[in-house]
Amino acid sequence: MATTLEVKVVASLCCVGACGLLLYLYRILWLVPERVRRELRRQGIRRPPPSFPYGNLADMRQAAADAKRTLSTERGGTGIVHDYRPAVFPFYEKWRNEYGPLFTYSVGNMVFLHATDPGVVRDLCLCVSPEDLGKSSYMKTTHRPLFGDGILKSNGEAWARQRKLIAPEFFPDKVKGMLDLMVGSAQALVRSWEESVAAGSGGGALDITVDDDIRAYSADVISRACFGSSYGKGKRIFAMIRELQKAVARPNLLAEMTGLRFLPTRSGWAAWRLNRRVRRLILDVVRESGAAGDEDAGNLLNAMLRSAEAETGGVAAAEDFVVDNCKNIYFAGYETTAVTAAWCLMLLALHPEWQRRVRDEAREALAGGEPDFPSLQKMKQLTMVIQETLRLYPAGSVVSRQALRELSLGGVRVPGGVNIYVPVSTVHLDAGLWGPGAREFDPGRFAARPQLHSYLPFGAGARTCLGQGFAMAELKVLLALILSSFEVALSPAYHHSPALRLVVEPEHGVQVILKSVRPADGPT
Ligand code: HEM
Repeated sequence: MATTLEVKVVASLCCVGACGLLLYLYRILWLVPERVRRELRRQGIRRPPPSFPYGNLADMRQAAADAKRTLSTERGGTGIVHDYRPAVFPFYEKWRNEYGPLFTYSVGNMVFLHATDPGVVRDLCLCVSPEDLGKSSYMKTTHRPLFGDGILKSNGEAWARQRKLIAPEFFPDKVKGMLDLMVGSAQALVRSWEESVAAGSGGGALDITVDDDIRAYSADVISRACFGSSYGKGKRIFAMIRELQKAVARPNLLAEMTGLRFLPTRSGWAAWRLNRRVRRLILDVVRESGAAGDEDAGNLLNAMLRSAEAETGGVAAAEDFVVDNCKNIYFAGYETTAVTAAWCLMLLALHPEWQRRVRDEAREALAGGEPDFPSLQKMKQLTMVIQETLRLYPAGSVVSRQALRELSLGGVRVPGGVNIYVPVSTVHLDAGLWGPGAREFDPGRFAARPQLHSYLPFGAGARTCLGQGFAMAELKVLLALILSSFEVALSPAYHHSPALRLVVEPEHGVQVILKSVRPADGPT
């Protein structure tokens, strides 16, 4: 009798628990996002109708599949169309045409405000309060092993403290101190290409896919900057971070929607194990180089460790800070710079007149020597070419934010929790901001400074890229040395197909024909 009663009580409790859980899930998966969507709709902001529980995910997948089927490579006057949005972001294109420059859509229970409206973008650029705006939390749970609590994804006070500690390491005088390591890495790349040209059977010309070599350059530079003379070990660490990146590439939607980050999955388990190894290796290298004395104490990670220890007073917290930010800086600086250099070579191959100008300018500035700070400053045309490359092929395809509390942007009342996505390529190709030639390559437009909110390759406002001075120096060193040594033409094998991976990159690589043009006494 007592046993039956106990069973009934337990069964009733289970029923109540199950109902409670269902109600809770219904609330967070539907009621809360629906309230936010209604609030935005009341202000006239339209949206594609979401379905339960995945929002507009199915529409996005369908649009991407349709685009893949219908859009084989478009070829225009020059054979290459720079506007890649129909291929890469077909769903944004469809919705923007239907609903205008401001609309909302949903992925699961996460509501996104897609904004190219100039007023909203301007206010987003001007908002510097870390309590109002932070980084979007979309994918934060999935990507946790990769970014931890580092600068890229943290918000509020935690972000402000990290920014204060890391920013001085990228001040111009620090970047000046890193020029030699950039020059050394770029010279090694140029030398290897020269040897290949000389050894090849192409009569002084070499048909080459540049991407892997440029990635190796970018990895080399960032590894030397982070790890000093232990950069060889650093490269192994970075190879493992790349593995980690692959392990967390697929969104764990259930975890994103419920916030439960300890849901067991096979990829989550693999990422957790890799992450432990990466942490151990980073700390080993940092400790070794710290113990090795002056020569190594000059590297970025040691400098960050020292300032974190001074700030927090705790070794464990400082170690977490260095490990997370080592992964963050690698992620932020490696692929972005490499892909920009590859697109830049593609564009210069396509525009020989600009290539000639940049080569002449580089040769004059270098005067037979190696790149240094004053000579890089003289290369104004090269700066404009890189700026134009970043306008047409911005490595960061969206500036993403989250309203951390209700706030007003461009007259729109944005409820707390909404993710705000500004598609950078749409802003960069807006004829209203850039004129009728917005879709053409014309570096000359950067002779004048663009308006703040019309040019966002390094993001916006308080969260703007910390490494932009470093990246510009790295790109200028590489391109000045390549162009001083080679004439670059597009190979007939090049197939223009920008594709979204981590950044928008050339799907099949950039194939060019290199011809040696270095005068006998030029720099190596
Ligand atoms: C062409 C190369 C690069 C591009 C296009 C680029 C672009 C960006 C973008 C779009 C952001 C986000 C800004 C925002 O949300 O407003 C960002 C953030 C960041 N970048 Fe870069 N980046 C490049 C190279 C680098 C390099 C070489 C480093 C370091 C070595 C670096 C370090 C960072 C850091 C630390 C942040 C986070 C800033 C924060 O949240 O406070 N970046 N970058």
